[in-house]
Amino acid sequence: MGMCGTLMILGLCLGIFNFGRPEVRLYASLQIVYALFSGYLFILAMKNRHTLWQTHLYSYSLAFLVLLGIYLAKLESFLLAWAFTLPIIFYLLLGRKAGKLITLTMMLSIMVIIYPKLPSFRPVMTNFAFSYLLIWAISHIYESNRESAELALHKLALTDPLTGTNNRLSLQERFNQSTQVSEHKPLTLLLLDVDHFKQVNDNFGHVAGDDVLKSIANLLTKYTDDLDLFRIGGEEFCIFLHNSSTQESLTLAQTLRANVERETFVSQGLKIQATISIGVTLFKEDMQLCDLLRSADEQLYRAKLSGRNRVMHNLVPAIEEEVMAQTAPLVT
Ligand SMILES: Nc1nc2c(ncn2[C@@H]2O[C@H](COP(=O)(O)OP(=O)(O)OP(=O)(O)O)[C@@H](O)[C@H]2O)c(=O)[nH]1
Repeated sequence: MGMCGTLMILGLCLGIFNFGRPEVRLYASLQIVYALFSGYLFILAMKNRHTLWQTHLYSYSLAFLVLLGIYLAKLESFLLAWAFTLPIIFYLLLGRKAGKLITLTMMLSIMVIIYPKLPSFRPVMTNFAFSYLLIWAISHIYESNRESAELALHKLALTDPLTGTNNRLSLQERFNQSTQVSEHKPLTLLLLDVDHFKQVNDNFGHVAGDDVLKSIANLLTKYTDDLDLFRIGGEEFCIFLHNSSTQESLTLAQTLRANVERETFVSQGLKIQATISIGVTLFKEDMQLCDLLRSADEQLYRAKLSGRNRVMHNLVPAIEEEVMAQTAPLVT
């Protein structure tokens, strides 16, 4: 946005200044048109409504304008100086991949254009090429660092710091993706809650409680795609299952439940047993994430009410008895 604003003002000043010179009036008109285009994009960017193709068109227009200027102007006018701003502008506007391509194309094009105008080829061309390459390299390094920092920040914002799983914030994003992509495939939600977790904290301490949560998250990770496991509350996790049949979903829920029950968690030399209750539900058309969570929470509540350490669901009624039967403690 700032870039469009700056180029709008610059383009307008240059255009108005050049318009007074009859020999470059046509070029000045193009500068003014470009300034207006910058203003238009500036407004769109302010409303966050600009699109990728508009940004590309904007960059190519600038490239064309600079190339035309260098072609038309005498070398002494030093219009060539504008070329050194291009790598920075292209990287900022288009990012690393597209920025790299257009920067290279511009460098070669400019060299071809200025070649016939040079009285002595080597010093000017060498100095141009090296200074352009230096600015290009700096732009590239800057943009790479910026992209990595942005990626790290994005990951940080969507990751639960204790368990390393996805956090609640990322749940909405994943839900949107899942419901858009797999429109006609079943999407199942497992909502898991550690039973009597307050007692774990009270009996073994908060650090031990944290260790149990981390171990449970590790255990769950073995059975699910990293993208589909979320810690959405203190001792509450949820898992998305894509395209799983009712039987597959319930079998997985039982496996998770049984494995947590079977596991002995160790923290600071203390051995801790824990169990989880699970509510399972299926996404239905027009459901929002909060509806899906509410539906799973109803099942989780039933699981808690009926004694904890069990799986409850509202999928196919006939399967419920079978799942209930499996909730008896496993023989280890
Ligand atoms: N160690 C630790 N404890 C947490 C964390 N987040 C929440 N808790 C604790 O988790 C406990 C949740 O307790 P409750 O909501 O009463 O539920 P519960 O004891 O698990 O009982 P049920 O869910 O009814 O089986 C509270 O004591 C919270 O302090 C955390 O990040 N680490």
